[in-house]
Parts: sequence; C-alpha cells; structure tokens
Amino acid sequence: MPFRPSRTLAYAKKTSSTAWLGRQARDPYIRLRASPDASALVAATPYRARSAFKLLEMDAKYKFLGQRDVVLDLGCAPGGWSQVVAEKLGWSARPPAASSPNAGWSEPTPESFDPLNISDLTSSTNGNSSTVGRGVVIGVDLLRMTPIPGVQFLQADFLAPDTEVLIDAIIARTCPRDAETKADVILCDMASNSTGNAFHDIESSLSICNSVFEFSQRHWAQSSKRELGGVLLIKHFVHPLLHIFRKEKLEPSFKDVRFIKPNASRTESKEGYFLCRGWKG
Ligand SMILES: C[S@@+](CC[C@H](N)C(=O)[O-])C[C@H]1O[C@@H](n2cnc3c(N)ncnc32)[C@H](O)[C@@H]1O
Repeated sequence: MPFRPSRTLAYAKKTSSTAWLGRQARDPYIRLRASPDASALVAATPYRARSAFKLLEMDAKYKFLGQRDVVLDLGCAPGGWSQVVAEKLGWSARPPAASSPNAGWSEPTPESFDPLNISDLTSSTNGNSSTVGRGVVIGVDLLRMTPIPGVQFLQADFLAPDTEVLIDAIIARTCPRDAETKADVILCDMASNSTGNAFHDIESSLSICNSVFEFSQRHWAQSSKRELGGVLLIKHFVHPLLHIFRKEKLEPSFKDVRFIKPNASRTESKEGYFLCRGWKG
C-alpha cells in the first residue's frame, strides 16, 4: 500500500515549507541576488552562497583580510567565502558580468580538478592571465566544490587526523615565495547538519571550535613573530559553553577577541562569529 502522510504530518510539512518560502521572500540577501534592480555587479556575478555577504560585512568593518597572503577557509563549500577572499587577493573569482568582454568565462567543473594537483591553481582561471592574484586560499570541505581561481581545494574531513598533514603540505607548496609557510588568516564557517536537538548542536559547535583552535595553536606554534599577527574567524552557536570557550581559550591567546553577529546572518539563527586578532601564542 502506498505511503500516505497523516493529516498532521501533511499539515506540518505544508506549514514548514510555507514558513521557509516566506523567510526566503523576506530575506534581503536572497532578494538582492534575484532582483533585476540590484547593482549590475552583484546581480550579474552573484556569489555562490549568501554567506559571502556575512564575510564581506565583517571585513568591511574590521579589515582583517587586507595585506594577507595565505588564507585557510575551513568548511568552504559551496565557495562564497573563498570567492570573497580570492578577490581580495586579486583573483577574479566570480564569473564576469554578461556584458563584459570576458563573458566567455566559465567555472571549471569539479571533474576536471585534482585537489592535490598544486599546479592547477592558475589553470582554473581558464587561461585568463589577468585574473592571477598575489596570494592563495586553501579551502577544505567534506563536500566537493567547483574550482575557483586562486583557491586550492582539499576535499577532506577537517576533523580526521591526516587532514592537518595535507593542509600543511598544500600550504608549503602553494605559498607565495616570500611568505612564511603558514596561514595568515584561518576562517572557519564549518557547521555540521543541525539535528534539531539543541544539546547535540551545541556540543558539535563546541567540538568544532575546540578542534579549530587546537589546530591554530599547532599551526602557529613554530611561526616567527608576524607584524599583523594571526587572525582566526570562527563560527559558533551562541551558548554559555561557547562563552566559556572564548574566555578560557581565545582571550588568553589573542590580543583582541570580539563577538560579531553580522546583519546578513538571520536574526532567528543562533550563529555568531568570534573574530580573534593578534595571535599571542
Ligand atoms: C555553512 S557551510 C559553509 C559555507 C561557506 N562559507 C560558503 O561561503 O560557501 C558549512 C560547510 O562546512 C562543511 N563541514 C562541516 N563539517 C566539516 C568537516 N568536519 N570537515 C570539513 N568540512 C565540514 C559542510 O560540508 C559545509 O559545506
């Protein structure tokens, strides 16, 4: 006998999708991407994810991406943040507007991309030499990501023990010649799928934050004093346990730690970001 949802289930599904549609319709960032009245650049060359607007907003205020050469983007797929950072490093990381002379640009397919083929970094610009930037983004995600010029992508579980070795190897081989073989900025927008169980989601956020912090500690442990200091931007779910993490781990290790809730982040979402600047060790 075919499955028929109960009335209650059908009603719940209908109301939740109606709520989702309503939220999408009200979302100014979704509207911006879809609107024909939006600025020509944004409308014609959209970022891959609305989260790009969160990073743009945070960097516009705190300017932590400028003058950096090596940026690690943890949980990078589908690539909105990586596009933003690659552009800051001088790469053309979004397809050009339809009216531009480079409109033939097409995003390379994941199938044509070997994540550890370091020399592929510039070939993913489709031969357009004007797009070559000055630094490099290393993106890591469990999911595949369509290549972005200037972004070296590693498909891996960040929490797996071998991943750190792979990240270090990629940084060592792709770093600009005069840069230290360390990331200047570590970004983490990683989040596991929400289970709907608040306790489990908080535990998972705390575990990601701890892993990323410990990775940063090891990564910067041997690093010589850098003028600008290491920067760590880390997403988390707002909860007293994460506040303790800030007090006990982040604040003793960085000169400046602040909480940011970007306007581009939905108010009903529990997410927030810790921006940590000036790694003290
Ligand atoms: C909110 S999305 C990131 C969006 C991204 N910043 C952008 O602008 O496109 C979170 C990502 O974290 C990734 N993720 C979650 N756990 C991970 C893990 N253990 N290792 C690597 N990536 C992970 C997910 O696959 C997902 O793509």
